[in-house]
Amino acid sequence: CPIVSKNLPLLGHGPSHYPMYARKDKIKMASRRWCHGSPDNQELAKKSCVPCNSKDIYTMSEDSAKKLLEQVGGWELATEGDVLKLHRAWKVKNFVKGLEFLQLVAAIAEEEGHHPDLHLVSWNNVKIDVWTHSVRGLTDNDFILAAKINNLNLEGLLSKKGTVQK
Ligand SMILES: C[C@H](O)[C@H](O)[C@H]1CNC2=NC(N)=NC(=O)C2=N1
Repeated sequence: CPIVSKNLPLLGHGPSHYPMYARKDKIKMASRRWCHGSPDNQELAKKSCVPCNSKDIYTMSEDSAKKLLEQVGGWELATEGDVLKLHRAWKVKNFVKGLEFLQLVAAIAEEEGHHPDLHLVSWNNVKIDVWTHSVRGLTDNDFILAAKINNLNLEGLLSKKGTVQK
């Protein structure tokens, strides 16, 4: 997040875990507008996915997944059959905005060579599941992808009303 230069003293983290820096006599709270995720999310988002057909890619345990989940705000663990997945849902303004959202996600997936399951249901509900198909479970790739999705600027796409349909 382009919050402040690195040489400003970090005064700690605010209520939402956003870094707070001294800036002359004012506390500069990291602007929500620029920093969609926590610092941990940012660390993950800087990484790149590895090829899913690599022989060195293995699924992680549910405990490891629960620990990593803390770094990708808004996502939750889901199990389908015996496959552990990451799941997140958003309510979008309308069907077309939902498609725009999916296009943004598709661009990340193509760049990373790692693809989520994308759903646009009841015209304004986007649901995304992320898992590594080649090993039928969760790997670091999935958390990297989730962190990058968290960093998308969804300004103008999300509905301001209504509850999210999980
Ligand atoms: C060769 C490589 O395994 C495939 O091209 C990629 C494509 N995208 C993928 N995406 C996900 N989520 N899991 C995979 O196993 C996967 N495999």
